[in-house]
Amino acid sequence: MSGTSTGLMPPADAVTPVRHPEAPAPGELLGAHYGQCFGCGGGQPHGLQLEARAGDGVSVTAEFTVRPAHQGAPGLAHGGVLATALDETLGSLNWLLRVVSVTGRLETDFLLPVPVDTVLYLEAEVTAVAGRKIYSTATGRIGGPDGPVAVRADAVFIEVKVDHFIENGRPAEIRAAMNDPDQIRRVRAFEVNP
Ligand SMILES: CCCCCCCCCC(=O)SCCNC(=O)CCNC(=O)[C@H](O)C(C)(C)COP(=O)(O)OP(=O)(O)OC[C@H]1O[C@@H](n2cnc3c(N)ncnc32)[C@H](O)[C@@H]1OP(=O)(O)O
Repeated sequence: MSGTSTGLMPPADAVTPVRHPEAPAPGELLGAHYGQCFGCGGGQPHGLQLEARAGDGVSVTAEFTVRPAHQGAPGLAHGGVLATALDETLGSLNWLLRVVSVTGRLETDFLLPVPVDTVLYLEAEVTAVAGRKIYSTATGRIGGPDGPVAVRADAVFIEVKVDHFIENGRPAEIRAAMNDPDQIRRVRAFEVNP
């Protein structure tokens, strides 16, 4: 069953997540964290170009339209693409906590097939925080924001420093990102985190 793996269960000392006081207001479009991100970047023609908005508390909503480039079986979304949509939506929760974190574990349930041209309505929220571990959950609905759940996921994200990307990313892309004033502005949004 989903959500029951040991790695996805918050430990006894986990605390309730706290929305950062300078988090974007509910309803605010969060924008891409990186223009070349396959999940949210505008610079990836076949990417998901997922648009996420801040929700209440430590939550986000997002929409992603399945396009022909995202097929697995004829006329149906590839499961890995749907997992990417969930992962990206969960990653957007970083803006609400104002913490930089990366996916450590992502467990996905595929409940309904998702045809091409479908809009996937996603919601994600942080459920608990324990040290660097951020526990979260997400759903993707079809047919409307209140439609049936087609995919869902539980995840643990691990807080990292910005250096995680600088030390591990390919140098050419790191250099380009560090020369991009928009990218620097987005990263600085996290540096004010106490
Ligand atoms: C600027 C905004 C950027 C937003 C990006 C969002 C994009 C969308 C989300 C993604 O797709 S991110 C890309 C996919 N993920 C990765 O590339 C991560 C690759 N993995 C790593 O780099 C490291 O394994 C990781 C940073 C996650 C952890 O390595 P560390 O050496 O920093 O952690 P460490 O081993 O010290 O563990 C710290 C805690 O996390 C726990 N932990 C680590 N990996 C875990 C895991 N996989 N599952 C569950 N827990 C995990 C670990 O047990 C420990 O718990 P305790 O504090 O209780 O001891």
